[in-house]
Amino acid sequence: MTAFVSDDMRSRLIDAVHEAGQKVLSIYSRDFEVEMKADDSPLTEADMTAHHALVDALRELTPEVPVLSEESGEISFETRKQWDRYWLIDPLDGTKEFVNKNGEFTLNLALVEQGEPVFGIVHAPVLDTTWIGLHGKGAEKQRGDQYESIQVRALPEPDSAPWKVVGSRRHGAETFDAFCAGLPEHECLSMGSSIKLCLVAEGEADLYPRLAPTSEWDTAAAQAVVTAAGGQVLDAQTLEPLRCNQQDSVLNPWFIVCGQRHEIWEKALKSAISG
Ligand SMILES: Nc1ncnc2c1ncn2[C@@H]1O[C@H](COP(=O)(O)O)[C@@H](OP(=O)(O)O)[C@H]1O
Ligand SMILES: [Mg+2]
Repeated sequence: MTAFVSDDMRSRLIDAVHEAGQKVLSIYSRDFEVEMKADDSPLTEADMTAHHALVDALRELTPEVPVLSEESGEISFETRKQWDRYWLIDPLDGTKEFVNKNGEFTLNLALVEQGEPVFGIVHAPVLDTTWIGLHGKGAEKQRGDQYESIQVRALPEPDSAPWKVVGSRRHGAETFDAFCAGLPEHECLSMGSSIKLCLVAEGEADLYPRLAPTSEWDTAAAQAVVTAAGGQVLDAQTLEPLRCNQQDSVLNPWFIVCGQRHEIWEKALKSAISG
């Protein structure tokens, strides 16, 4: 358990993410410019507004803890590897969903300690939903002013009830289909952003295979929610938990999110990634 996040700090952090979410919503509800970044992904004023709101709040709350954001610009691994504890944020995950106005985008704030995401807040402002997880203290979902404790669901016996598999709307369709071909009876659901991991955390999905690229800021906050809810986010090759800040690159390996391990999906995964 991380003693660093007290109850008081936790509620201040949730307030800060909600405030940033309100700013994002006010941009969402009017016309906005869309720029293309060097990697051909979109950037809107909402990404930068949420970035500044979250970074300012964190600097005020914990001036001694470094912050890495998708929008901070590169920070060398020489510097980052000295960080035992840092905030990792994706101010707007699912920017394409934001641009397409389907509501499936999130603000993501994680605390990473020794490479492990130990605390996370994932906020979907249009859905008025927030998922929160703290290592050793469980996970919860907030909708409006209702809080409920969440956990992963038990994986049904094969073919006794469909396994629920969630995938990206836009990335990795071919490997996703190859994975699903090796499963017993199942249902598929498409979703944008880190909400996919949160669906596994709350037991609405059993598996989220991400057999396509992402970066550490896309997953760290939701990984903390999943693990606090009793699930796992595993490297698709090694089946070891994803860790942050272990190397120069901030790209994640391909991974799978699960409530429970099972030899059937592990075999389907091996076959899908070996092509
Ligand atoms: N080639 C690539 N390299 C790294 N990350 C990628 C990528 N293609 C997509 N992503 C990540 O996938 C996220 C969206 O996934 P999905 O479509 O499943 O919601 C994007 O988040 P952003 O919207 O924050 O840029 C982006 O970070
Ligand atoms: Mg992202």
